[in-house]
Amino acid sequence: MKGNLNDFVAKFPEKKSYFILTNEKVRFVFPEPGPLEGVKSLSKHILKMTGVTFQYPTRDKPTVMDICLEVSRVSRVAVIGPNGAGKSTAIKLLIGELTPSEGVITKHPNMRLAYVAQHAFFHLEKHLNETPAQYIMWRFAGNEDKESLDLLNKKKEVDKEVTKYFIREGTTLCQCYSPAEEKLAVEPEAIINRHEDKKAKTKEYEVKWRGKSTDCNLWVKRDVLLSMGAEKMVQKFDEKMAAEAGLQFKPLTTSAIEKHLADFGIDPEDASHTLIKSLSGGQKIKVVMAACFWQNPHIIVLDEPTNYLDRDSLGALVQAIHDYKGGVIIISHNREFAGAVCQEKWIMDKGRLRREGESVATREEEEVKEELGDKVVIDALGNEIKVNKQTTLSDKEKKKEIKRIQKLITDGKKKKTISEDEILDLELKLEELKTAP
Ligand SMILES: Nc1ncnc2c1ncn2[C@@H]1O[C@H](COP(=O)(O)OP(=O)(O)OP(=O)(O)O)[C@@H](O)[C@H]1O
Repeated sequence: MKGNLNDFVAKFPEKKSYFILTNEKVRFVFPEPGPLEGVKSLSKHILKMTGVTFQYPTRDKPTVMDICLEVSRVSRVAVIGPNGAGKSTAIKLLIGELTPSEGVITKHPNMRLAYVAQHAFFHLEKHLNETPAQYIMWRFAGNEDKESLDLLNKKKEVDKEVTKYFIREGTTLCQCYSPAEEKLAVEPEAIINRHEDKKAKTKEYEVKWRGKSTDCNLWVKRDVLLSMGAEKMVQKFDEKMAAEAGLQFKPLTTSAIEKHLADFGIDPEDASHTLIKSLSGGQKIKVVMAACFWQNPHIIVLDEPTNYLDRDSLGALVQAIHDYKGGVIIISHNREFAGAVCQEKWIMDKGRLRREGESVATREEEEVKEELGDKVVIDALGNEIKVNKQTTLSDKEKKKEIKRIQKLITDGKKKKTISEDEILDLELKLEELKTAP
């Protein structure tokens, strides 16, 4: 139906979503994310927040509190709420720009996420004298997203206690238990490769050690590497591998970039011959969106995408989101737009999140459930594995809980009763316990 959306809404109030139809001169085509290794079902949650609280260092109380949410590749979520409610803060935590003061964020290691920030033009500020094609060429050279790496580098490392390891007889990595062993402790310098240890259902990374030749490289399990304090290195390598997987059939050439930009309404003439500084506000947003989609993301987060887009482009955006084969999270004050594309609403109010509307993801496969108080992970055999919610534990209780979770992981891997996601959840919980003050 063409015409005014409000008329349509008034005419068909029972409809859950509406399309703002475009004159079809403007059309956006979002690229297909392609498969995600190890996750067949599109409705499986691949990004999760559990009990996340965050306080800015300059504030005397938390800005967001106890947030729990999940995202899958079929999610269509609108984040709404008054100014200052904490929407952008919650999203910055979700994408990893901020680190939670409490709680856990779990992300599938091969997932690609794109974020179009509210003030999206900042992406282009340093590239005004380049063409859109040159900007994309620069940003993704070497199969890495320079802006995402920037984000990772800006992320403040929380001081964490690291576990020290030394290499025994040149082949075995062992935890240090004595000052003599600590003197031999090794430090990861770089990750060279990654493979899946199918039996143990975890990833292993080939590590080059600082001050040692490549002959001393060893394959190290993900949880061990994380406990050594190499979280950023692991995340960076995972992102690189995920990016490479998404770009297998997409060369970084002028013609491929022109085609990609055309899918976002930038014609080849503007793509290769117009400087970014000469583009209109609407065109700049399209360039930023196109760039964010270059790596074929599985999840996209759009913070106030409607600014600068005219009505036809908005209609095209609604249609493209509808057709997109990945998950979408939108922060928008534009209720008409948000209502047209999202069935699920995350309502932020004074730092707390409430859900409304129907989640597109069916929960049938969801084996991880949350209960008030304690967290319960259901293993593949339907057994409940209780993970105590983080409360203030005494040192003795903490040690006991660490031992219990370590056993759950070891037994689960051995008996193959828990999935990789659940292992990741437990490992994160372990990390949290080990680093808690
Ligand atoms: N870097 C920061 N340091 C301290 N306080 C901050 C910082 N960034 C945001 N805040 C505060 O956190 C609160 C929530 O801000 P946030 O931007 O998350 O809200 P929002 O719901 O996205 O608002 P809006 O709709 O206006 O974009 C506000 O009171 C804001 O002033």
